[in-house]
Amino acid sequence: MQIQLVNVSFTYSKKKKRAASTAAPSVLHHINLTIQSGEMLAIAGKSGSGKSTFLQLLKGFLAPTGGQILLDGIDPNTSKRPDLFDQIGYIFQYPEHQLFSPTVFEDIAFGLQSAKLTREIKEQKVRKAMKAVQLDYDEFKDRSPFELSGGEKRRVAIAGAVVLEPRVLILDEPTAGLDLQSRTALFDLLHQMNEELGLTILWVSHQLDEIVNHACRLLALKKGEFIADGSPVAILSDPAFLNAFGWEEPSVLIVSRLLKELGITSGNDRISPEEAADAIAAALSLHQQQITAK
Ligand SMILES: Nc1ncnc2c1ncn2[C@@H]1O[C@H](COP(=O)(O)OP(=O)(O)OP(=O)(O)O)[C@@H](O)[C@H]1O
Repeated sequence: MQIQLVNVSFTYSKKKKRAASTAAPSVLHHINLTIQSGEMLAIAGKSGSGKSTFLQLLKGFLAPTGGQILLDGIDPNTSKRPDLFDQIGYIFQYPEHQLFSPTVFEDIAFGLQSAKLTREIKEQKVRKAMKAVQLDYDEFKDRSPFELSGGEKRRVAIAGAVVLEPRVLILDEPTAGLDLQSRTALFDLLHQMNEELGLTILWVSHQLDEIVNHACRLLALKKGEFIADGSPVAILSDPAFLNAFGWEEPSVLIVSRLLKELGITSGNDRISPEEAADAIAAALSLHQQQITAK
């Protein structure tokens, strides 16, 4: 699905009447951008910059107060095609807080209720969604979602969105509160769904290393405007950009720069500190052998 924003602005309406001179401030201003099918796109920006508001506009929870959002060229807000928003899955921050059914199966199947499917078809769909998030059907289907680990709960919540077969998945800080192992596992999963199901994946992140490692494109939001849009490596190694946000260079880029300065080419901007340590140790050992040979 192609998502296009044409001159999109958004202002939250105020309940109380306000004087003309104190009109509600605009949260997003004149945004123009296109998201192509299959992108892995991260959105970053300080607290209050408008990230969640932007995501909610894409999902149709909010409608633009100016401009248009087009899904495959159609404006769902004005064309009587709000069903187009159903093709976008939305995963809130800490989605496990919204799990409520007694079993994993019922939780994942919840969104299918209105479709009046047979038990058999429902089961097929739940199986497929659980496979996509790598939860074994027989092992987990009857378990209570409340007794799972944090990473497993999050997988159940993602399966609840995936079961509706969306073409786009939006996640608001998907790795918040997860340990390193669960974060890595979650991104393995997102990459797999991106590749195998062709899902477009958009997520909000405050983790710059995560963005460099996993996003193909970064949108950086400042006070309601996207001030950078492009390669995460290029954007996050630009000192002027980092200064403007008060951000530190991501450690993964520092490591790659250090290797280049030492003349150790890894051929990879996304090398981990552990891989870098191995590369440096190997280079030092080679250097030592050369000295001994002389
Ligand atoms: N329901 C609302 N009514 C009025 N103003 C709102 C509402 N929700 C958000 N805002 C305001 O809109 C601006 C953008 O908020 P938003 O939640 O989109 O930012 P954010 O970048 O997602 O922040 P965070 O990283 O803290 O979640 C903020 O100034 C916020 O106070």
